[in-house]
Amino acid sequence: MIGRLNHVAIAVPDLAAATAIYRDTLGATVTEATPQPDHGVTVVFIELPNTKIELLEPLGEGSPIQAFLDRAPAGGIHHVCYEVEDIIAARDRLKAEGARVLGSGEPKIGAHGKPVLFLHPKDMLGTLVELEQA
Ligand SMILES: CC[C@@H](C(=O)O)C(=O)SCCNC(=O)CCNC(=O)[C@H](O)C(C)(C)COP(=O)(O)OP(=O)(O)OC[C@H]1O[C@@H](n2cnc3c(N)ncnc32)[C@H](O)[C@@H]1OP(=O)(O)O
Ligand SMILES: [Co+2]
Repeated sequence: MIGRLNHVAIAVPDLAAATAIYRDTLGATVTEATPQPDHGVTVVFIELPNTKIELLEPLGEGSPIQAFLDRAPAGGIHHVCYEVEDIIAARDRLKAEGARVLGSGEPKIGAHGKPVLFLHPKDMLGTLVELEQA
């Protein structure tokens, strides 16, 4: 069911400093910082030949990544994102398998303008999983 690895997300306390490490130290191509108020984060993508790294900084009150950063103040790998052809079919299959779909259970529009869903890390080997419709 899952297809390409779309991105690996890293939660960071300081997006500008994290972007500088990827751009200046590692020599990667980086995008502009983009606020995503519906998701409570500001995002920068690092464009690699075979996938992307998504840098996430908390935005506003109640950001879903704030508790993660409270536990890991220096930052760390927050989630992996896999592409699926049909996100509703994927959601329904995963729910039938017992996986918990976070939030309302309805897809939201993600950073690439496509529907996304999240699966509880306790059901996915301790890793938060995002699904994005390809
Ligand atoms: C920019 C848009 C989009 C895109 O297009 O790419 C994005 O990526 S948005 C990214 C941010 N949005 C989200 O993460 C939405 C989904 N996340 C959530 O709903 C919450 O973060 C969460 C997964 C429910 C966790 O909530 P939180 O309040 O931080 O923690 P809990 O206390 O409920 O945690 C329970 C349990 O799970 C462990 N945990 C939490 N987060 C992670 C994680 N990222 N990876 C692995 N494990 C995680 C946490 O440690 C707790 O464990 P125990 O202490 O053992 O119970
Ligand atoms: Co993501």
